[in-house]
Amino acid sequence: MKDIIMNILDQSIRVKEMFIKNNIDLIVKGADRIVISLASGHKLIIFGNGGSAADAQHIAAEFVNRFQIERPPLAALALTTDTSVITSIGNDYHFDDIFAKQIRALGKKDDIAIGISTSGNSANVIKAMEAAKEMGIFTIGFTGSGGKLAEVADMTFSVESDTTARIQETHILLGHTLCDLVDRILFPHLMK
Ligand SMILES: O=C(CO)[C@@H](O)[C@H](O)[C@H](O)[C@H](O)COP(=O)(O)O
Ligand SMILES: [Zn+2]
Repeated sequence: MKDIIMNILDQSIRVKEMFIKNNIDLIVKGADRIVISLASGHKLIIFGNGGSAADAQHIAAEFVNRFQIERPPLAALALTTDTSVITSIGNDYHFDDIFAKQIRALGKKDDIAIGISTSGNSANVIKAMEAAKEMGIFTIGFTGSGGKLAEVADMTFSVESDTTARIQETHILLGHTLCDLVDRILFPHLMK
């Protein structure tokens, strides 16, 4: 058991380290792009399934409430929280439409849509990204090493791993890193 735990830790560290080293410039670009949207009165819309639904909510909460400094709230919304909306779309139309329909209802040109899918193939995430692009919303994909999401998104963060859990752990590191950078760019005077 101890070997298994140490092996999980080693894998998690290795995947994260490789991701950050290979994507450091892209992460800065992603933070700059988010800053442009937020500073011009637009918002982040975040969505995914299962663990990635939790990640979407976690990241949205960091922006809306606060991250590591005291600063004004920032506009972010997870599309995974309203069970009435999700069940009615899933029940009356199709589960593949649960995010796309919310994007059409709530999204505005120049918002940012962040779709999270470790396989890169969840149809509801892909459909929402396509709907967002049609509306002039900038799309960012958090994904693994394969799948369609990378082909659809304007900007893609791909984690090189074939283990869903390791990919998710890296996505949350990415989400926290983006929050940290956005705070530093928007509120340099509030940084300690
Ligand atoms: O958290 C986990 C696995 O670690 C699961 O809940 C996982 O998120 C679900 O199976 C998702 O439906 C997988 O979707 P995706 O990441 O391939 O888009
Ligand atoms: Zn998980």
